[in-house]
Formats: sequence, C-alpha cells, structure tokens
Amino acid sequence: MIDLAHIRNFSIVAHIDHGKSTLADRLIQETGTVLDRDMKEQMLDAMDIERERGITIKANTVRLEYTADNGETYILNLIDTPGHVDFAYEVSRSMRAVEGSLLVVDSTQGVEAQTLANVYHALDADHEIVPVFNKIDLPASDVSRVAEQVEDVIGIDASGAIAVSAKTGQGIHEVLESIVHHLPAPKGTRDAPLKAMLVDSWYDAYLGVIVLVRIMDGVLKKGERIKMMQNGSIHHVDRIGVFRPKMQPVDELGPGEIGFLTASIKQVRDTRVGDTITHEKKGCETPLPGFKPSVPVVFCGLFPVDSSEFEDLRDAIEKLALNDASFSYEMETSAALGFGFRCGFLGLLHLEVIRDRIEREYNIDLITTAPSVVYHIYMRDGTMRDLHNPADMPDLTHVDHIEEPRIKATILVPDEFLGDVLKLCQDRRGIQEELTYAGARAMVVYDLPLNEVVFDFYDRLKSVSKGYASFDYQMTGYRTDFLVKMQILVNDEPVDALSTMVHRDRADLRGRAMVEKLKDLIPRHMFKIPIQAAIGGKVIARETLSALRKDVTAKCYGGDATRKRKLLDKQKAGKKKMRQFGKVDIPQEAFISALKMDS
Ligand SMILES: Nc1nc2c(ncn2[C@@H]2O[C@H](COP(=O)(O)OP(=O)(O)OP(=O)(O)O)[C@@H](O)[C@H]2O)c(=O)[nH]1
Repeated sequence: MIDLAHIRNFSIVAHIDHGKSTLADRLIQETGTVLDRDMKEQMLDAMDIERERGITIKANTVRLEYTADNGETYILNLIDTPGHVDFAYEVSRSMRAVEGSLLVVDSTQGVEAQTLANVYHALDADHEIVPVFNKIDLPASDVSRVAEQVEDVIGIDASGAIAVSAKTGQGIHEVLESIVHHLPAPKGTRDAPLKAMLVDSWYDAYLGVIVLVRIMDGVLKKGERIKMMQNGSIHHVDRIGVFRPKMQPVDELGPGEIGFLTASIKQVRDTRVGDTITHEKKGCETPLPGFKPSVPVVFCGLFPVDSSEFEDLRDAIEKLALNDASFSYEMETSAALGFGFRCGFLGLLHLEVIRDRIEREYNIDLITTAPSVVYHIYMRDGTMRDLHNPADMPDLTHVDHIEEPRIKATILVPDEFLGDVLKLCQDRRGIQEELTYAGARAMVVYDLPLNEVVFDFYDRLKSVSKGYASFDYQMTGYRTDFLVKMQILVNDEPVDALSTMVHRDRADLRGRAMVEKLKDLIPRHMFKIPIQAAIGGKVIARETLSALRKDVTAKCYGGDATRKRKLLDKQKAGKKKMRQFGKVDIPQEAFISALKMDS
C-alpha cells in the first residue's frame, strides 16, 4: 500500500525537439530505474519510427522511485505526452491523469507555438507547473531571456525555474527535488468504490489490449471483474502492474497510482479513452467527466502500387487500426487506382506516420491521394452530408452550399520573417486575428481554412522562416465559402485521385500550377498527351506533353554495356512505381508533387 503523500504524478510538456525525451531518460537514469548499462537513449520512444523521426507518438508512462534529500522515498509517475499538434487530443487526455507538469523550454530557442499549446492544456487541467530551461550546456543558451518570455507570453511565475542540461545531467537532481516539493500529491479515497480513468490503451501481440489507468478512488486487484462505464461491458482482470519502464506486476493499484491492466480485450476500439472503470459489483455511481472523442480531420486514399498487394494492404491497415482508435478506414474503389482504402487521420503527421509504417513494416508500396478535409455539403432538399473524398462530390445542381472547416492557427516567428509569414497566411485565405510581440518575436493568430493548411503549409512556413517559425492550430468550426471541385484530366480521362476541392477564386491559379507540374512529372509517351484542369465541364488550364520516341540509352554513347544495363534496370524499377491511366503511365510521386504549391 502506497501512501498518497508519497506519490507525485506529472507529465512533461514541451515544443518538439526542446528535449522532453532526453530529460525523461535522465530522470529514469538518475533514479536508477534502469541500470546504466541497459540505458539506451530515449527509452520511452519505443517504436523505430518514433526513434528515427525523433517524435513521440504513443503516450508512455514510467514509474520512478526517488529517495529525496529529506530521506523519504517517493513514487514519481511520469506520463510522456506527445508533442505534436496532431496529437493534441492525447496530450489533453493524459494531462487529466496527473497533477503537475514540467514545462521544458529550450533555452537556446525560447517559447514556441507548441510550448504555448501544451502549457495551456496543462493549465486547463489545473496543473502546478515547474519551468525547466534545457540545453544550458550550449553557448547560445540564455536562461534569463527565456524566463522573461515564460512570464510575459505564458504568464506563469518563472522564479522557481530550474536550469538544466538533459544532455550532461546538470540540474537533474534539482528537477527531482522540485517535483517532490512543488508538485501536489494526488487526492483519493481508498475505501470508496473503485473509480479509475482509462488514460490510454494499445494493442500488444502477446497480451491483447493493455489499458493504462489512473486510479482516482478505491483499489484495483488482479482477478477482479471490472465494468467500463460507457457501455457497461464486463471484463475479468488478468494482470495489473506498473511500467519501470518494463512491465512489472503489482498486487494492487490504489488511489493516486498509475498503472496498467489487461483483461483479454481484443481491440483498442473496445476501450474508450476517457471512460471510467469501476468494479462490476459495488461500483461507483457517477463516472468521471468524459473526454471528447478524437475525430479524424484529414482523409486520403491509400492504394497499393501493385494491385496484387491489395489483400496485404488490408491486412496491414487492419493491424494498425487495432492499435490506433483514431485512425479510420473504409474500402474504396477508384477507376484509375483500383482497390484501396479511404483513411481518416488526426492530421498530416498522423497520416505520414501510418503511411510510412505500411511501407516500411509491411513492405507495400503505396499511392497516396491528395489529403482532403471533411466538407459539409448542404443539399437543396435540406439535408447535409459529409464529404470525405472530392471524387464523391454530388451533382452541383443538387447542392445548395458548401461549408469547410476552419482553424485558429498560432504562429511564433522572429521579426525579420514576419512579412513572409503574413503573406503566406494571406495567400492561403487567412484572416488575421491578432499580432503581438514578445521581445524580437512576433505572435500572429490567423483564422485559416484547414484545407489550405493540410497539405504543405507547414513545409512552406518552415521554408519562408528558415526553420524559425513554429506553428500550432485548433479546429474552430465550419464556414460557408465558394468551393468547387477541380478535376484533372490526363489524355482526356479524369484522374479521380487528383481531384481536389478549391476555392473558386484560386482555382485558375491552382489548376495552372498543377498541369504545369504534371507536365514535368509525367514522362513523355509515344503519343501526344493533353493535361487539363477542369471545373465541371469547363477547362481552366491546359498543357500538352509532346510525343517522343523514347530511347533511354541514347545518351550512353561509347557503348558502355554496364551503364546501359543500369539505366534499363532503373527504368524497369521506375515502371513498377507507375500507374496506368488509360494509356498513360503516371509516376507515383506525381500524385503528391502536383499538389504542392511553391509560392
Ligand atoms: N546540447 C544539448 N542537446 C540536447 C539537450 N537535451 C536534448 N538535446 C538534444 O535535442 C534534440 C531533441 O531532444 P529530444 O529529447 O528528442 O526532444 P523532444 O522534445 O523529446 O522531442 P520530441 O520527442 O520530438 O517532442 C536531441 O538531438 C537531443 O540530443 C541538452 O541539454 N543539451
């Protein structure tokens, strides 16, 4: 039995790359949770892909045991939260399971857009916050400037801030002491009926679904029968334990504790995040206030390049969906691409991660169609339908008006790039709402159509600001606008995978840019190929790809046989990555490249 006064539950909030994972590693190491020789960098980022991209996707948790300078031993439960905007929902969810946060700010960079977004989640959850200024080993570190920023921009007291280097370990001891002395102990009643929050869940091939819980009141033991309060389903608990960071069984989980349970649950979908778990008999009466469910906001089609791999793709998607309740999919057929899936994601990063995993872990080459947001189509008969795929756009004569999702975007950028950032937002149909300064940085808030952001906004923002701008957004609602479906025709055949919804005022520009790009991306054929952009029956842009008798080896004068061989092999490999539309081969990268807007 662990006494509540000796528990501290906390999370780390930070902008991406400010050192959250590195700090977590140091805390694990400093408390001896993992022996030094077993310590590999970034213990908490389990998946390869996370390691490679340096981002944390699945919220992870670890229990640390720390003997403080006052001689008392404390249990510190760290919940690692994802830092990226796509996973904002996971952040806000895990925040409710803990009482405090370490706010990590890179002292060479300062407060960024996701610092703000994440710290607001923490403040929403009534957290006590300890600011931690990281990377003080670097010459560019400026702790007093960052402290000023934290006070000015976020409005929290930075006098108790700790300067650390998660890299060298400097200041880590102070962080642990501050967790013990500045963060509140959890509250809860041992004798009350069981009330536990379902914080997260994921699928494990051996154990089935693993459920991360925070016990609010009561005690959970192995062998008990529990009830999920949302749907009343009953499960038999076959394992309980904690993460250190490996799984370690425990006898019970009491109030204030964070741990896991398994109960032969087959699918992550059967465990609703934010649900309240109680005992089947003598359970609690009222559930905890619920969480909002995460809804996919970006949709795109995934098709196998090699159509014989459709079943493999289905298998891969089903497996990934087992572990990710926020990823949705349904079968889709496209005239040009054959069989595939229409998939829904929380955002672009989520999309990229899933696509990468399918290509890498399941070895399937994919064609990804243009990402699209969900439009509300109001019909003349008074009904409304969601449009996930521009290809499904109903006949315009039946449509009354169309609404598109809007976001509130917060961008922090050094002064000198502000002009370019404003221009970018303006070009993307943005409406400026706020412009303020914090030192040499400007903070702008824009109301933007999500559609203009999902594709390459973030890349463009990074490039116009030389990487210095940071960005975060939240959905705000829907608004009517003059939106049309633009089709692309290659050799007079519509390529549905390239259909997009655009604002009418920008359609000509976009159409022109797309056909010009496609002209460069599609290889020449033996015949002339017209490439057109059209709205309804009206062509708004056109290019023609001239015919060519293709002899790729022609430039290999001198008859070097191995060079010729290599070129031919390369061409063959390239062929595999092409898709035939009527008589025309379109390379895979054309589907994405054509949509990128350079400026
Ligand atoms: N010099 C120096 N580098 C650091 C320090 N802490 C972290 N880094 C480096 O900064 C980079 C980002 O650190 P991470 O710990 O991966 O950052 P993160 O905030 O967890 O990033 P996400 O998981 O992507 O949100 C890595 O290359 C680290 O090695 C530090 O104290 N000093």
